[in-house]
Amino acid sequence: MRYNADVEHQYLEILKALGEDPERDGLRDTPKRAAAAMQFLTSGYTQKLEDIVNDAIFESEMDEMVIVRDIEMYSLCEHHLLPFTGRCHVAYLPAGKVIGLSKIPRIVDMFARRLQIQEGLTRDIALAVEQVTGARGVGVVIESRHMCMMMRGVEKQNSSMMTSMMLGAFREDPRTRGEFLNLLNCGQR
Ligand SMILES: Nc1nc2c(ncn2[C@@H]2O[C@H](COP(=O)(O)OP(=O)(O)OP(=O)(O)O)[C@@H](O)[C@H]2O)c(=O)[nH]1
Ligand SMILES: [Zn+2]
Repeated sequence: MRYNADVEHQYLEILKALGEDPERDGLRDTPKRAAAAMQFLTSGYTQKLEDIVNDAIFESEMDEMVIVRDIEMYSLCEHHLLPFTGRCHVAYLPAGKVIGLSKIPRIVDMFARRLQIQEGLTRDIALAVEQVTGARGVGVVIESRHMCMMMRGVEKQNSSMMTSMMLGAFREDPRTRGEFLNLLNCGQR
């Protein structure tokens, strides 16, 4: 279990400040566990795009739209440090190169495991896919539910947030964007 001792110490202080007894049985290892969990949930800060992609970029004549849909996503909002979770859909129009299929969810995870707002996450994923594939266009849509809006605050259980980022042909050509959004709707369960 990898964790940062400073973070462990701060969690101990938080438990005390909340009026808990950090020495009681159930809590004794909690600062350590929480620090390790937080380290994992923010591990995207220490990852590099080139390591994630690992040269899995292949030359290809294929120039039709590629979509990877329903990538499950778990992140933390930077305002409350509470989870937001949902699905991410990524599409691109290859320009001589395609990317290894698994690398797209890996890119999503790398950015999701940082603190941010959903809009920034959507943008970061789109820019990264554009950068590594040199695609003619990239489209990213994220649908997710924010615990900070459900468990606390305004306490709305049924609303979800949708964000999109369209680059290149997805931004300039309404037919390309329409094809992407139509294909997403077709596949809705
Ligand atoms: N745009 C955007 N807002 C977010 C995201 N995650 C959380 N928020 C919002 O960030 C805002 C922070 O507002 P504040 O008024 O500073 O904080 P707050 O008093 O805790 O707000 P409430 O959640 O309304 O109780 C809230 O409206 C949250 O719903 C996100 O990914 N994108
Ligand atoms: Zn929040």
